[in-house]
Amino acid sequence: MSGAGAPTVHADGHGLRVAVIAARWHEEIMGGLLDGALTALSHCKVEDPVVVRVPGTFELPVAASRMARSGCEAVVALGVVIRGGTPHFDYVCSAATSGLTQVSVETGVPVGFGVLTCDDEEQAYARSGLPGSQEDKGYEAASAAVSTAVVLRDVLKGWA
Ligand SMILES: Nc1c(NC[C@H](O)[C@H](O)[C@H](O)CO)[nH]c(=O)[nH]c1=O
Ligand SMILES: CC(=O)[C@@H](O)COP(=O)(O)O
Repeated sequence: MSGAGAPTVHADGHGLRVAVIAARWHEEIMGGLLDGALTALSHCKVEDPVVVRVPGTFELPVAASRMARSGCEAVVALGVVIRGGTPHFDYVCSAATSGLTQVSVETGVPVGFGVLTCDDEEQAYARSGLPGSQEDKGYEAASAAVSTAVVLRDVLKGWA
């Protein structure tokens, strides 16, 4: 299941080294995102993806950076950020988004953006891939990361 408009591409990721970085906040919804991402990786024939758990979404970029700089060819970043009563939500989301973008651009390693930035639990659940949800952002993020890595690998083959 993917979101409205999301492409359903199953690139051949056989032999690709992939890491899934997953935060721990909102564990039920995180479980749905992680299941979705691992299902997508299986559909893309990725063997033995590495799963790295970090405390929160704010910690995703540093873990993504280390994995991308240690030989990973694609990274999937998963988190759930739900707005509270202060501007903290904005800072966590902004830091994670800019940090993950920086990792992908600086390393050339695709980073699938599987971070839910929601106003409430209902919005997050609807995008979790859990039973009754409408979208599976974990699946989408993993599929996008692998597809990008594969297309770049194929296009650049023999260029180096
Ligand atoms: N409120 C949420 C957080 N906050 C924690 C931060 O991500 C970070 O771990 C902390 O500031 C220590 O550095 N994290 C989430 O993933 N989701 C939230 O809703
Ligand atoms: C996104 C958050 O960090 C959030 O859970 C914090 O809640 P609050 O803004 O009420 O401290």
